[in-house]
Amino acid sequence: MAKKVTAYAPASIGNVSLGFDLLGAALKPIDGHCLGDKVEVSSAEQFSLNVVGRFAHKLPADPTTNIAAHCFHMFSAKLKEKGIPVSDVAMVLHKNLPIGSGLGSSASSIVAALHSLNVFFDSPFSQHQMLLMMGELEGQISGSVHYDNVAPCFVGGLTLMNHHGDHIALKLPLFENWYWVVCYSGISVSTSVARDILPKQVSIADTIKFGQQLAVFVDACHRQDENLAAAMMQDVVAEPYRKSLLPNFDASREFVMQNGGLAFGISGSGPTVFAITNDAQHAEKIKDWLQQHYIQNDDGFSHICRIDAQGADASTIIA
Ligand SMILES: Nc1ncnc2c1ncn2[C@@H]1O[C@H](COP(=O)(O)OP(=O)(O)O)[C@@H](O)[C@H]1O
Ligand SMILES: N[C@@H](CCOP(=O)(O)O)C(=O)O
Repeated sequence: MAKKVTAYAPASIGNVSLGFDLLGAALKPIDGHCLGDKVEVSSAEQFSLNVVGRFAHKLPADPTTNIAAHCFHMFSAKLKEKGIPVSDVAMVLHKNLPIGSGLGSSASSIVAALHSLNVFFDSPFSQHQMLLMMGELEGQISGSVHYDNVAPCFVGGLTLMNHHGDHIALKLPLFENWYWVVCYSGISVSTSVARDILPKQVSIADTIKFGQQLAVFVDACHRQDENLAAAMMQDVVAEPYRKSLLPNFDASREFVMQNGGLAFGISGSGPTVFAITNDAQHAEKIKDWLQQHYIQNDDGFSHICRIDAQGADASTIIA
């Protein structure tokens, strides 16, 4: 009997403005659009990776450089360490997210690949072990380990990273009435380049502001004080340096904040931006405006989303 596992992993917003490398959110478009990569895994005599989908052509043609192939090799090595025999598989990556978009594109491939492999091999690794592998693979791409895309993508929700103990991803209470409008401009910004342009030191004033904002935001989430939570969403670490890479960023913020927006910022390292509003009509108006004024080419798009509380999802077919 042949077994095939398919895993889906949603797009995500890294940083969420106020939590550089520490806060992330998984996204689910309200119109049912599939905003995330998928990976299929089935048995094979020899390992192979086939890449298909809207953004497949933007990846290097050599599949051995694809992070999904690195996932298989890391997964196999860790299984061997456990003394579990590893068989080869055929993988198909549906590359639905644009590369260098700020939507956690590499994280989505990593999570879909590792989740499909784990389910295919009957879940030998715990959620914690999986997250450690995901963080390490993400670090291979961006130059340093950060979990703010892989964690929400895998476990869902609005997640705060914790480097103490076995719970890397702490799920925060959500504002269920918030719409998250995301707009990808169509250009590519490399995460590792966008990290390299940041200063290596942060001033005492910014350190105090960063700590205060994150602490007050978490408290406001628990007390469901949406105005206070939104007021904390200001980026003192990355946005001042990264926004120069994003044409029309300031004009977009101005429009959003004058048209029902509660907050506006860069998604991950950009160029995608996000706006939060609690009103459906304002969400539509913001999406339309960003589509007309922020998008630069035919690759761009905009979606109104809710937070994806579930995260990665897998299904198995045995035929
Ligand atoms: N499956 C994959 N998905 C996305 N990027 C990949 C993948 N495999 C390899 N890469 C490479 O990783 C880098 C991703 O760049 P990055 O700026 O981190 O993208 P993103 O921020 O969208 O995750 C690119 O050089 C890309 O060619
Ligand atoms: N915390 C990271 C997030 C990068 O997200 P991506 O979607 O741009 O890969 C950073 O800001 O560098």
